[in-house]
Amino acid sequence: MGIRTGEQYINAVKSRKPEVWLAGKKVENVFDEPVLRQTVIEIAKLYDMQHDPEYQDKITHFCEETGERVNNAFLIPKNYEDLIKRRAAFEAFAKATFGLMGRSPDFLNVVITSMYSHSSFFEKYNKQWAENIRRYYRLVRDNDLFLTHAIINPQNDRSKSSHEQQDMFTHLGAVKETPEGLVVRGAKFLATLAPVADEVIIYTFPGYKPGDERYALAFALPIDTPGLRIICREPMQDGKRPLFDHPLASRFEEIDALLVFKDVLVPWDRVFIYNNVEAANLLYPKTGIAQQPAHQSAVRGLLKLQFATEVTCRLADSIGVDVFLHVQESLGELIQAVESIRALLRIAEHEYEVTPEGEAMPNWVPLETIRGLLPKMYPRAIELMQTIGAGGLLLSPTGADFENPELREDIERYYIGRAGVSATDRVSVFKLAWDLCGEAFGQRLLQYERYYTGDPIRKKAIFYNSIKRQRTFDMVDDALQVSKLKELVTNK
Ligand SMILES: Cc1cc2nc3c(=O)[nH]c(=O)nc-3n(C[C@H](O)[C@H](O)[C@H](O)COP(=O)(O)OP(=O)(O)OC[C@H]3O[C@@H](n4cnc5c(N)ncnc54)[C@H](O)[C@@H]3O)c2cc1C
Ligand SMILES: Nc1c(O)cccc1C(=O)O
Repeated sequence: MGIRTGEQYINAVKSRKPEVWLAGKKVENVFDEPVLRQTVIEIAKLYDMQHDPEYQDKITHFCEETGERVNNAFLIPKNYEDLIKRRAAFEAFAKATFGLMGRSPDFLNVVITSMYSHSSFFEKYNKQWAENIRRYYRLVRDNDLFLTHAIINPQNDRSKSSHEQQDMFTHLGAVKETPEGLVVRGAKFLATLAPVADEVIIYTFPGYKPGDERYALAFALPIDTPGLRIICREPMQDGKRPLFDHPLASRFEEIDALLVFKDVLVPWDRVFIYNNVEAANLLYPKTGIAQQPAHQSAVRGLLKLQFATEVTCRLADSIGVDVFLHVQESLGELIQAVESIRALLRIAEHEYEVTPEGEAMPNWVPLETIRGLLPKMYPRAIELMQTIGAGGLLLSPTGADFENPELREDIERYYIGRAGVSATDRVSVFKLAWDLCGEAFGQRLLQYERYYTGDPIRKKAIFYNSIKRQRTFDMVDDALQVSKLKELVTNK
């Protein structure tokens, strides 16, 4: 089949009945649920872009194996040109969502592609696992599937490993083997967009200890597999808030969920890792999934930071506060933050690395630097937006106020901006800003940037330790050498 249309994706959503719980109620039909409907529509638009002549050649290519058109996220990059083709696909999806949907389909499609291209990793442990991942990649690519993932154990007692938790099956683990497959029980989090995905993939982040064998698992299942329960977090909107009042929250709600597996059967051909702590711990660092999806995250994160910056600049301009020196300094800081990330991304692509198998990956050091900086730069952008918008952020009238003839004159007069900025223009920009920096929707976006890639503190420590292994900090010796020479000269 190759690239799907938005309609095909929506039909797939309509055709199944995953067990989704939202605000204490079971969702009968995902597409008819107001909280989820617009999310499905926004994702459908991304699928439609693949058929749009404006984008098609930029974001898709013909698969060598099948001859069908597939998204560039399924490309195994071999050189700089391939990385740029892939970036074009990430960029198109990120622009369409202002970088606000981190888990758009391209993210996990890159993860699966990278696991496929590193199938030798799985082969080392079990031939069947390698075959399974290869078949699964083809299934996802050829049907253009949309995946959610849950790779973290629920936050119960982080001071203990999985097998030391109070209940043996709080963390998702294998219960028993059957001729048909593996029966799994317990919970995993934090599956963004789970209710609207086609499939779920479960895998592991490093940190498993001896004794954790039953939890050392990777597998994939259709999202409506019996026994899989999806418990959504409290939604950030009710699906009824007008576009004018919540231009972002009404469109880009990326619902997150806890996944509970109630003795779910995973067929053997869907198992990628089982009962192997070493494989579970090495999956992330050794299959390119720490590096290849980070390319998507960097492109998307750059767009999101740029969007927050543009909103803040426009906000400041709309009320004339950008004549003040400290506001200019703040806006300059934001633009420089965007440029720093853009430069790092370009370096990551230009100075790409090639694996022994010939796969190109963006350079890890600048890529990881982006992952280290964005969790600080994005919250800073939001803080500056709050500071510059100040009290006005809280005081926007609603679209209904605008429409009421009794109020209209007052609103046009008292919400007007600087010369040339009408009340509608000013309030519209403030509403964009409020969705980003005031609403619960915006707080989630901020928390996403802090944590989507794991704990930023431990990530940075891993980064330092890795750099320490690679570099010898020779300039220090050079400098000491010079001063030693000087010493020798002066002592003569
Ligand atoms: C909006 C959002 C969407 C997300 N989407 C997804 C998704 O789709 N799929 C997915 O799998 N995950 C997703 N994540 C989860 C993300 O991977 C985790 O949030 C991240 O890995 C951090 O884990 P945690 O939240 O359990 O925090 P914890 O690991 O519990 O950390 C909590 C605090 O304790 C400290 N801490 C905990 N353990 C240790 C330790 N061993 N050593 C030192 N300090 C420690 C941390 O520094 C931190 O301050 C998402 C997260 C967010 C916020
Ligand atoms: N956050 C990630 C994830 O959820 C899966 C794969 C990779 C990452 C990452 O950012 O490194």
